[in-house]
Amino acid sequence: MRVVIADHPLITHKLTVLRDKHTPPPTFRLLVEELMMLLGYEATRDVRVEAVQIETPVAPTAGVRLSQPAPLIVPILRAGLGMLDGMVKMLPTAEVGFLGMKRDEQTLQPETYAERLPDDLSGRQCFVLDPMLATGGSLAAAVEFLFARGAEEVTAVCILGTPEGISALRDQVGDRSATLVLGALDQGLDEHAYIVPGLGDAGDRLYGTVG
Ligand SMILES: O=P(O)(O)OC[C@H]1O[C@H](OP(=O)(O)OP(=O)(O)O)[C@H](O)[C@@H]1O
Ligand SMILES: O=c1cc[nH]c(=O)[nH]1
Ligand SMILES: [Mg+2]
Repeated sequence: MRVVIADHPLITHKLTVLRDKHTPPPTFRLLVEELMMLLGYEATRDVRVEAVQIETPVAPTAGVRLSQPAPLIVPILRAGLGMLDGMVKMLPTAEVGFLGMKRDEQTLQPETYAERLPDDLSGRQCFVLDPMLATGGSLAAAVEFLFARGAEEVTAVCILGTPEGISALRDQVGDRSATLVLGALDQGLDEHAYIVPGLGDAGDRLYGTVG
């Protein structure tokens, strides 16, 4: 599995405001979308394109357009939903599938409570969105779901990750084709398996605490 950790002052600047516990939900939501667009540039580096001929007002020229089948974007509910608009702006012709997952805070095991994906993902490039890669359990389960449906390549985009999460995802992926793009690699996990220094519970900061 290829791991790309963004190293850009604008990303670090936006991440600093995102992490700040005083940042209110409206600003937090805006920053998650903006960070997704910046990370999307890196995540789509190998998006499949095909050659096209066009004419500018001055001369004919060669260009590219996104290939078919269109890429599939899969936000992991809830928190991944905050990244969806940013990614759709980068890939307007992509299709969108949904996975709803909740980590059991006692066992730390992910529970899948919703799924709306094509049955057959053969030959598809898939982009999975979740701001937080903590133990890696949720993202590993999501990526396995997509490979089990035939996905050829999976790119996961997370705003923050940990060494533990990378290692769990790498074990799950094995020798299949996957890339992980991170906004930052944090120190690790606290005793509740929260990312340190992290930003707290991303879903709660986006949408409020629902218990
Ligand atoms: O790497 P892991 O240890 O599995 O933890 C990360 C998961 O936890 C968070 O979701 P959460 O379960 O809080 O659901 P939510 O998005 O509804 O808040 C986060 O968005 C990831 O999906
Ligand atoms: O730090 C963490 C860990 C899991 N889920 C979150 O939203 N934040
Ligand atoms: Mg949460």
